[in-house]
Amino acid sequence: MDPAAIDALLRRFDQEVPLCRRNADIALYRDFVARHDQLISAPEVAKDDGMAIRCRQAGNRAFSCLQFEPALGQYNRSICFAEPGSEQLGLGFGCRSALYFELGEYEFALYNIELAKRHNYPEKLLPKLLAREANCKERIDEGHSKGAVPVLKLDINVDANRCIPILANGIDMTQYEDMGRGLVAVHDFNAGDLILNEKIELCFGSFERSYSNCAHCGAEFRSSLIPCPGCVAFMYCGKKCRNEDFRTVHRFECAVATKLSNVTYANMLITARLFFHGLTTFKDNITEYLNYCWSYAAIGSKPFDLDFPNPDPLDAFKVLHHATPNRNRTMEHLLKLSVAAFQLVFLKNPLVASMFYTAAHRNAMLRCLLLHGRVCSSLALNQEDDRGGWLGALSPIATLVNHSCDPNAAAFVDSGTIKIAVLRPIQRGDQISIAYPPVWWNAHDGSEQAFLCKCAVCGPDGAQWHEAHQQMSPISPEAKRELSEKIEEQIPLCEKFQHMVQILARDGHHPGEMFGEVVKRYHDLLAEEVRQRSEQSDRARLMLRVKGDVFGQRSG
Ligand SMILES: C[S@@+](CC[C@H](N)C(=O)[O-])C[C@H]1O[C@@H](n2cnc3c(N)ncnc32)[C@H](O)[C@@H]1O
Repeated sequence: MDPAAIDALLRRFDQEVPLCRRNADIALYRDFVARHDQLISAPEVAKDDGMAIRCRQAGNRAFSCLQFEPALGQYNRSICFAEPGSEQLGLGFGCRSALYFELGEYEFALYNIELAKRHNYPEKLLPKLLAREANCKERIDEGHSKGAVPVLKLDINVDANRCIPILANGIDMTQYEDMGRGLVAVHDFNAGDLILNEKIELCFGSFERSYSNCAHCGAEFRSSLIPCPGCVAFMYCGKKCRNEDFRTVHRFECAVATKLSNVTYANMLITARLFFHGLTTFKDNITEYLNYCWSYAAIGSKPFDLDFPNPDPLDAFKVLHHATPNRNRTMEHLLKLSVAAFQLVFLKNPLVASMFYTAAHRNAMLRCLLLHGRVCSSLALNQEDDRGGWLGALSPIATLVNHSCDPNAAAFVDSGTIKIAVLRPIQRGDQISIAYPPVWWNAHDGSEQAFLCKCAVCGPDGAQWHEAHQQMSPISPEAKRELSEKIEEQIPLCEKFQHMVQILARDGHHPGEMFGEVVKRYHDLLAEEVRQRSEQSDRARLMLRVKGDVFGQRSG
């Protein structure tokens, strides 16, 4: 994979195309990309046992130096590169089980032992694997599990909306003059309220996440990822996600996965994913689909009218398609180049080429891809991680939430869902806001975003916000006493910070520095709680598969 290919294409564009022709019609970009096919068209990297062995050996070296994260990454790569039916697959799973055993993750180790046994693990090494299996069971029996009791998933913890059970009651969609659609509170909410728990409609992680996240639900699920049998860049948390992804989108990507990774910036592939996801919802009827996309571009939609909790995929697609996107000049240039490169690459897939075989279809495909690119760069909720990867997710309600540098809520992508939790008290009439990149009160000129930020900190009323911030009075003695009592209390840390936010807010301490610090810490603790719960239910889920015949049906 060569992510530098798209950079080379951009540089060549700058050299060859005069500045004044930037943002010309997409046809110019298409012709430019076609002339420079050689810059981006690398041969497809196929499954390769030799590569699987090298990755596994690199994983073993990292493991022996106790570098578990890099070791896991290499083992996952090894599993993804192993040729179907080869013993390299079993060996990769076996190594992953050894790593989890070392980490005291006995359920994850057991699950990988099971995968190894089912995927040609070599006979001669089997006694070692079986000994590890016995050890895992013994450790679990001795009470060394990190927690595999099924946990209640974090869910709406206030009254739910009767028609939209994934959303709290008392939240409406409204139109804001300078931000477009947004969510507004119809009654008060408090810190700790979980107000949205929505299934992700579509997601894509950047290729840095290929070996750590499920390509379908986005869950960070490194313990049990299974490979796509056809390519070396997509892995899944189980057969269910793998099959669903292939049916809806991946059948278009699989044959050109390497080329796609060469032309994908950050999480931009979500653009093409939305296009092909839409095509699937239109049952592959190209003419109907292209006509629809074209006729209904940028028409306001009504996400609240969907039939929740499981809206019809076609209706959900239409809602996502009907957004009014941003038109940021710099982004538009990058988008046009990416979209033209995507089209060129996708048409190298015989399936796509045979479906879009007329010049008119191809032209309409290009323009629809651009349309979807604009929608995605406006709507997708992006989560960046400290390993340099990105995860972008789309769903009808969560993508309505606007950004603020002084957010009152936070969104968490969690195993195929987007959850929104309230960070500080929200009063009736307040807009519900999250921080897209985690910023806290650091007003900026909007340059980091595709739009000019008009939030309470940066927007036209910013002066008022800053004045209030400057003139914050000291914390009252009563609030001080309450805070110190709270600090002493023996309750979970996350709950403690939730109470502290409430005390400070009641004391009128927003937007004081201390308030900001406490909210930020509360946000981080909540994120950690979401992660831990997710891990615990993964353990429970995998144990169920190991124990029951469910294994044969649902896992790889
Ligand atoms: C995830 S969508 C939110 C829903 C969007 N308002 C709509 O009508 O579809 C993100 C887009 O909303 C707008 N937006 C969100 N927060 C904003 C802010 N603080 N200032 C200006 N525009 C904002 C931008 O156009 C941004 O690309």
